[in-house]
Amino acid sequence: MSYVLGIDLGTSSLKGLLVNKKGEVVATASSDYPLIHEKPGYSEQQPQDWMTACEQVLGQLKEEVADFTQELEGISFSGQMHSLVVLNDTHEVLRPAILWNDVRTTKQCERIMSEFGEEVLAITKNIALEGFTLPKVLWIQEEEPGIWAKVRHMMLPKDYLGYCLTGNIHMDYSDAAGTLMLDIEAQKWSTSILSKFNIPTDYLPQLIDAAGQIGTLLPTIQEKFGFEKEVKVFAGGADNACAALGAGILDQETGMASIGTSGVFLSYEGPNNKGYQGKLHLFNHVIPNAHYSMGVTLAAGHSLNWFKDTFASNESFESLLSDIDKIAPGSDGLLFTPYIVGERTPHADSQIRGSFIGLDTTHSLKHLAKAILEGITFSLKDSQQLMEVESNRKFERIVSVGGGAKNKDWLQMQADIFNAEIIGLETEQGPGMGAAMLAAIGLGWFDDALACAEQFVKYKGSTKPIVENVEKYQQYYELYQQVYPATKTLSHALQALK
Ligand SMILES: Nc1ncnc2c1ncn2[C@@H]1O[C@H](COP(=O)(O)OP(=O)(O)O)[C@@H](O)[C@H]1O
Ligand SMILES: O=C(CO)[C@@H](O)[C@H](O)COP(=O)(O)O
Repeated sequence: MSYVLGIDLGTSSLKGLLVNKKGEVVATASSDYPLIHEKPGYSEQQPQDWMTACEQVLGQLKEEVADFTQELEGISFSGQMHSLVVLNDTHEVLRPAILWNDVRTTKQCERIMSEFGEEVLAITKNIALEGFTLPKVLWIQEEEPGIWAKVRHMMLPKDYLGYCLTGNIHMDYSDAAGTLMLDIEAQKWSTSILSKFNIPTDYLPQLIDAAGQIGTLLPTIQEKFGFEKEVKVFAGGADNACAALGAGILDQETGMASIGTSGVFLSYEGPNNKGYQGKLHLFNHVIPNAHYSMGVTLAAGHSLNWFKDTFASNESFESLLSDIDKIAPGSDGLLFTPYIVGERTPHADSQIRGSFIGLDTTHSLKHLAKAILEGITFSLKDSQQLMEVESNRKFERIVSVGGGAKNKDWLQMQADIFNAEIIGLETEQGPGMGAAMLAAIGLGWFDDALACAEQFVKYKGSTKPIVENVEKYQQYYELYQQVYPATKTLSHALQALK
């Protein structure tokens, strides 16, 4: 049977999800790559590492699936958002990519908001935040004029991978929306933002639908792996938009909680949404004429990884988190705020840092681990609450995706903290599934996203809130909300002292 391959270019690894025409996952493969932190607050990756990982994933699938090279028909992508890749006139990478979780651009964000803030909000429906692409472009202009002089092409990670595979450079609307350079209603690069900040429009890629075809595999790659059919490559979309598609978030009643390196609370929005005045992000969806809103916890899984690597490096996630259900909600009076690399929603603050509050001698490693999961989930609740209040609705069902959805106790915690039914997916790889769906739609296997979702999105399991836990967590959440204002001045002063 014919296959499509969804490639999720994540922050920690590149994952391939091979799916057949019935929407069944035939195989998965992944390959890790490092993050480079040259200075505090900096976060970079070598774009070439993504292509190496992609080739490793193709190689693994070829070994594992007997008819992979005969039956693969289409490839598409889900990419980490906002991260800036710059190429020269001969398409060589000029410097490491500056990633979405890099917070070096506070000064550039202040400049954008003071010189052109109202216009940027009106055109892009978002405010300038360190993670977005435009401030990174200004940082290169100001701090690396030698590099800027050579820049001729700017793109996002999955577009660079698409270029390596096809030789063509394009960007879809969902990823373009996260650059802060797109007029999200007109679906065009904003000439007023670009001219204000001296960015030639032709440095930016041609815009295309997420399911639009950008080319076919280059002959070198086609031959290297021995693909028998012509493999078509489709633009793909922003990882969160793809996760939403892969989780079937195609109406306004169901929310999505994604716990990967970052955490996201997301909701579908129709075409006429006027935005949340920058309190939440509003971006174009991978579905034509639709949008989605979301709030972001910068260090979700990243907080858990930090904790595991620092205090329990020999343990697996499973052993570290075993038996946390035996500890009462609230981790016996321990709160954690996941601000270890600053925060985005609801506190756009690159200087805030994390904290454990209430630590005492009765607390074990497991208490700390549970408090971390709770703190990450409270932070996502901040976004859920903002969305519910601002748009006057209540999410009764939330689909949980990403690495965090692998743990059943965390799913129960999400049900209790969000006070909603949590639905799982057969594959927790929502973004990869969304990417595979874009390839399937692009190939014409389905008329539209709804028809594809009916066949491809497979839910598994439902976790309902436990009333006593909901009440207990509401009390802890009210205290959690007081930690940011109480620690802000201290955090900022500590950053200044460092
Ligand atoms: N078994 C597990 N239980 C709980 N959390 C997990 C588990 N495995 C991975 N994670 C968390 O999920 C995150 C990875 O999620 P993933 O969606 O793959 O991220 P990304 O796309 O950002 O690379 C890790 O940071 C880790 O904290
Ligand atoms: O910055 C954002 C969204 O605005 C992040 O969600 C990135 O898109 C990276 O996601 P993960 O690698 O954590 O999935």
